This record gives sequence, structure tokens and C-alpha cells, in this order.
Amino acid sequence: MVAYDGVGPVGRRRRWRGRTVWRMDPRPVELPDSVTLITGQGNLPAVRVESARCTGEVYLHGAHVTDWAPSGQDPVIWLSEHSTFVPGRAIRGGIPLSAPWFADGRTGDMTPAHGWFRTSTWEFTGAQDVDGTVSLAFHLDGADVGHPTISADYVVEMGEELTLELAITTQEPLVLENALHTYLAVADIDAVSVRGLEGCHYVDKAPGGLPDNIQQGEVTFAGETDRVYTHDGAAQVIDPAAGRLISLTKSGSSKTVVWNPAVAKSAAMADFGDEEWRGMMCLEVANALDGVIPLEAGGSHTMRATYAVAST
Ligand SMILES: O=P(O)(O)OC[C@H]1O[C@H](O)[C@H](O)[C@@H](O)[C@@H]1O
Repeated sequence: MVAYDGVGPVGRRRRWRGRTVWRMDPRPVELPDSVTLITGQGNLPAVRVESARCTGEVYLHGAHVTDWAPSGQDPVIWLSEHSTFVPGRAIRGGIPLSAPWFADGRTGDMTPAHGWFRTSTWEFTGAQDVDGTVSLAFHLDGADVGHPTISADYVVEMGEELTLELAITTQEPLVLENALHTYLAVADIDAVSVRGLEGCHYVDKAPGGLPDNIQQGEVTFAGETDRVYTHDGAAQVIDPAAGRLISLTKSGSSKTVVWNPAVAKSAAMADFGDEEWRGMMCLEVANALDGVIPLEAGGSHTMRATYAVAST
């Protein structure tokens, strides 16, 4: 980690004389002592949090959370050792923001995968620390990246819990899809189970999967798992090998996605280690498939998720 020296880029990129440059924020963000601007991997700017209650990190590239751990806990957010940190490419792991479409979209032909939010550079607009709980605010102006009708605000609040709030506004009618594509660190995926999805309908997107299924009992992982559940409630990841439980509560989301790539898909991804699937899983808060959000011109949508950890 390199401390930010006030000289490198903070803010958003723009074109100037045919080159991509960084716009320095004319109103510098006042930072509490627990928040530092750093030059992260790939020389990308990031916000580092070391507070009385947690440590964490968010890259401006994608407003991408790459770390969160409450004091005394191992990292809760998983990040691939093989991730690239390159403008235009998504970070592998952490919490990618998927929008304005999810995966390849409801029409199945949208690119880039998961939309352009996660590969755009966001502005860091504010930070505060209240008794060790740190709030970081980010803004994305679609006009900066060729999408002038869409803007977004994202607040990441980290302390003993992690709360994410993504608000998206559109100036023209939009069928919105989105996700907080959270990668969670687990000790042994073979022993992990997910509670709270019992009885929910799901689309199974894994090879050979059927479009409508009903979850029987807890979710366990016996191969590639890629499921979009119709579910607006809470869920818990039970990780016996780590002796902990990760809980999720949410609002503004009608789908919960459970993903683990297992052997073949891991091998096919260049930015994902062949064995890394054993130590991660995604529990994503989403609106997708038949759960898209139709917005009128001037409309907005807010989605919120809270992750918390407890020992078992
Ligand atoms: O490789 P990515 O574009 O980051 O997508 C990773 C995964 O995201 C979601 O969980 C989708 O349901 C999966 O189908 C996809 O493989």
C-alpha cells in the first residue's frame, strides 16, 4: 500500500488534447483520520479505511469495494489474487456494481457483461467517521462515460456491519437491472450452506440448469452454482470451517443470486485462480430477469444491502 501524496489522480478522467487525464476535484474531500487516499494496485486511486471498528478499501474504478473486515475478524470480502487492476476491466472479487444491466441483460446480448458501472471511474464525494463507522460517498455521472441520461450515487458505510446503498436516476425511460455482486470469503465451500432461500423459485444458469426450480432446504455447493432466486428477504451464509455466519438483509431487490464457478469455469477465467473457488462464493443483491425495474424519465431506484458477521 502506498500513501497518497496529493499529487496522483483523484476524481474522474476526461479527455484533453486527445489524451485521457484525471480531473482533480476542485472541492477536495475533507477526510477523517480513519480515511486515507492511496494509490492502489495498478496505480489506481483508492480509499483506505482503518477505523476503530473496521478496515476496508474502495477503488474509484467501479466504486469497487475490495476489502472489509470488522476489527478482530478475517476479511469478509474476497478478492482474487489474479485480478487485474486496469481501466476498462472489472476487478475480480470485491463488490462489483452491476448496472444498468445484469450479466448479459434480459435480452441476452448486452455487453460489456454486467454493464458499465463497474468499469467506470467514480468521483469520491465525501467521507465521515461517526464513532468508528465510516461512510464513503461516490458519484457517477453517466455523461462522463457516454451515457448522459444516467447518474448514480453510492454510499458505502463500513463499521461492524457493511451497508451499501446504490441510487440510480435516469432522464429517459429505462428498464433497469442491477446487482451488488458481493464476493464473500469462506474457509471451505464444500462445507458452506446458505439459509433463507428455502422454498424460493430460482433460475438455474449453470450448464444443464432448468429455468424454474424450487429450493429444497439450504443451498449447498456440489459443482458450478449460478442461481437467480426470487427472494426479497434475508439470507445467511453458514461457514463452519471458519466458525462464522455472514448475514444479509436488503431492500429494493427482488432477486438474490448465489454463484460459485467450481472447477471448469474457474479454469476458463483468466483473472481467477484454478483453486480459488474453494474459498469464495457470491451472495448478490439484484434486480434481473423477470425482476427488472421499469423507470420513467426522471425516475430513480434505490437498492440497499447490509452484510454482518457473527461467530458460530
Ligand atoms: O465474469 P463476470 O462477468 O464477472 O460474471 C460472474 C458471474 O456473475 C453472476 O453471478 C452471474 O450470474 C454469472 O453467470 C457470472 O458468471
